[in-house]
Amino acid sequence: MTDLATADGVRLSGLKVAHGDVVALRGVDLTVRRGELLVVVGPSGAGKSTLLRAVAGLENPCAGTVHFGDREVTRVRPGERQVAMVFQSYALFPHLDVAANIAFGLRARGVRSAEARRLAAAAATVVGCGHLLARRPAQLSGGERQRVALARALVREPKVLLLDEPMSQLDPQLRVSMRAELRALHDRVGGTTIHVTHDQAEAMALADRLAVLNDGVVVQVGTPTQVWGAPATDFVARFVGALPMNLFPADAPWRPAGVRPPTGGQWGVRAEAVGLAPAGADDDGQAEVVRVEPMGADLHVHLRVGGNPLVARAPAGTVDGLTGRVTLRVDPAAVHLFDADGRRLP
Ligand SMILES: Nc1ncnc2c1ncn2[C@@H]1O[C@H](COP(=O)(O)OP(=O)(O)OP(=O)(O)O)[C@@H](O)[C@H]1O
Repeated sequence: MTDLATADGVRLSGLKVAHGDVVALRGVDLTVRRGELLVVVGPSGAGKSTLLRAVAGLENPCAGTVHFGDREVTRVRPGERQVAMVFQSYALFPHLDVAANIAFGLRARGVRSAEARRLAAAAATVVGCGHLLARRPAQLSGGERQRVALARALVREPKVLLLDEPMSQLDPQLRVSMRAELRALHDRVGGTTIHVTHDQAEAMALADRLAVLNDGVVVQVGTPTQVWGAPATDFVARFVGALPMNLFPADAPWRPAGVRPPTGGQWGVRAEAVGLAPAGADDDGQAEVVRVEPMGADLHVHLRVGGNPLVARAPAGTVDGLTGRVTLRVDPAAVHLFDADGRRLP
């Protein structure tokens, strides 16, 4: 299995990739540390798959470089990069059994049949599908197929493991348990992993660090806590988190006392930091409850204040019976400020 002795860090510098007229990556700078699990998030079309494919050697960059450790691999062919990629579709061979699917890449590299089967069985055991070696893909559940695809990637002892939405086909409960297993597997085998996902909870739960990609550019890199707690731009503030940050233009009719957004800029507050209380007679922080969504442990309370929408997140039971008008309580220390270009102010 991959371990830190063989894993490489990855460094992308000024990487540009175009698909014909469409520029998918516009100068990406990104360092993935050796042994790190980095999760790439971003909206559809941001360039996430293109970034993974460029690391794998499946794209031909028009500018910039890719390094694995100290070695530049920008023009190195995919087969010589020692990367393994798990695709959304898993891309298993339907006519081969699990053992042969996992061993396929080894056989293609000239590893003898008995040795390839032994290594395949060992990799299958690591990801928890050692009992499925004789089955065909059609006889496996979605979660089992995902394990086989992972085993097939790991058996090649990649220097870098690339995961392109590997859990998107699983149902929500299975995703939660598989993501915990994936994290445990990463911690056990080490290795450098770049994981792409659309799932915010998966990204936050799995990542050592998050990289937020928008329109072909990395806009922020940091731990999930850093990115959620101090988004670098208004885009990141809206994009990262189970709920988008509430953002208001600087000239919105209401803002918490003491908050001074820059001209043309915005102020923002997370739904978790909006407190609700029964409406007081002379309170200027009055909002109208539009809709309450019960989410189990939490409530999402949709409001309007001074014509602007706002969502508050409150533990179930704490705001029962709140309808009509309520008073907002926002601690100025929980307010984020963004300038007219959307950049965070300290
Ligand atoms: N083979 C291709 N030919 C032309 N344009 C492409 C090709 N592949 C990707 N693109 C374009 O490049 C941009 C980035 O695509 P990419 O698949 O990397 O985005 P993504 O962030 O992975 O999106 P998604 O989350 O929807 O999978 C998009 O505008 C897409 O339409």
